[in-house]
Amino acid sequence: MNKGNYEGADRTGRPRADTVSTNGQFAEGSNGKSSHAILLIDDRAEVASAMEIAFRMAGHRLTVASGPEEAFSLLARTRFDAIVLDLNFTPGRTDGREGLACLERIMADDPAACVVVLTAHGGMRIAVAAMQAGARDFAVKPWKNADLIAKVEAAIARESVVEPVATPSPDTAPAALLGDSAPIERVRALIRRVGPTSAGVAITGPSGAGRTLTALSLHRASQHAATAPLRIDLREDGALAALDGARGTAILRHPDRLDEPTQDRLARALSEAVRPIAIVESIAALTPGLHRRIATIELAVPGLSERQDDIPILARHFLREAAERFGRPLPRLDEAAEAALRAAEWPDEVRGLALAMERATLLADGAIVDAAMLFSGTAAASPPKPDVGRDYDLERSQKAMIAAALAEHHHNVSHTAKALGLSRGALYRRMERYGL
Ligand SMILES: Nc1ncnc2c1ncn2[C@@H]1O[C@H](COP(=O)(O)OP(=O)(O)OP(=O)(O)O)[C@@H](O)[C@H]1O
Repeated sequence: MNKGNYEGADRTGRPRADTVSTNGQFAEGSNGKSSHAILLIDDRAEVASAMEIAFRMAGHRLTVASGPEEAFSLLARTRFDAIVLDLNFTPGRTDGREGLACLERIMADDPAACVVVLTAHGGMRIAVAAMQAGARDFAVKPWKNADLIAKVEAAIARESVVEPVATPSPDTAPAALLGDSAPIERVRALIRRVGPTSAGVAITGPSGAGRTLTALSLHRASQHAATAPLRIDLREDGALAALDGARGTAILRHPDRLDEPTQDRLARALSEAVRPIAIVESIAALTPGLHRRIATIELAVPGLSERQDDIPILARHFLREAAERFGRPLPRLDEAAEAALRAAEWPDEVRGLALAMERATLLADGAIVDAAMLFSGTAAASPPKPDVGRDYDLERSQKAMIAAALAEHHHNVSHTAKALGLSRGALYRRMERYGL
């Protein structure tokens, strides 16, 4: 997060949220100081609009996220020089726990993040906890906007002194794994624990579920984060030669596809200066020597069927990303579409979901994405299959069947109940039970 170290993008390759002038230099504020891109995470619209004006008058650009989900989606797409984080989102709460959890995740995703927290009056204990968790400064409510802006500017300036300027690489990890489910939390926790070590990590899981993103997240949490990782597809001719004299992170794809002698050659070619992160289909296919070198830790990325709660979060993120990329208005998922997405089968995992959301963004054109729009003309997903014969888990089958019927009847409970041969009350009870 060094200011001015890379034109138009940070070392993660993400575009900066602030403006870059036509000569490629960062724009300057009206007062001649550098203009910074700031993210405010605060659910209070009146605070946000007052801050937006104050930061703009000081020559900066403020982007507002009304809560953690929107903030993490923005942080995965855009780079900010500083983040101003309110520590309480739920009205009436002042214990700061929600904000501290958000801060911990921001710091885990990007240890160089520059965060200034806003704490409630008398919240010194929380402010201290936030500083221990990596915040650079804090402001206690009620603050004067001019003081807050000065604190943010000072925090950014301090950062560029503390952190040496690293040569940025657009190839360095964007690396923000989105999702709130327990399985993805476990992946994030493991990344935090083993990322900074030199241990070899073998990543397994279905293709398209985020194995490469997980590898990049590990790299980003490592001591080699400032340089681009070496990415080697071992199926290619002469791939091992890329390891001659190599240092830092090497992301290795398909080591398990090599024959045994070549796997052993690979194990020997991985010097101590290299930190291997491998994407592997079958750990069992590794020779003992290679297993020891690249799979000290096995990290299984869960498929979407194991973390359905993440599907709406990811879907909304990809809608925002696609709307930005195509310059189209942001569409909204209706309830039936959300239920259908959760219950659908995703053979291409997160990649398929992203594709479906790109299509939906173009088809909906700012309006509501309904269930019918989701599955027309794409092989990226199949609508939920009420296939009781094939799925022997009765609970899951029933849930899928109800979700499919609801989607088909545009969430009209009377029509859906009739189609399923249930009373409205019985359908409502089941919908509640399955969270539909
Ligand atoms: N948790 C996540 N949050 C945000 N984006 C994600 C997440 N998981 C996957 N993606 C996105 O989905 C797409 C597929 O992920 P990725 O390339 O990491 O999959 P993969 O398992 O490595 O697939 P393959 O091995 O087939 O290339 C990428 O665009 C990635 O950024």
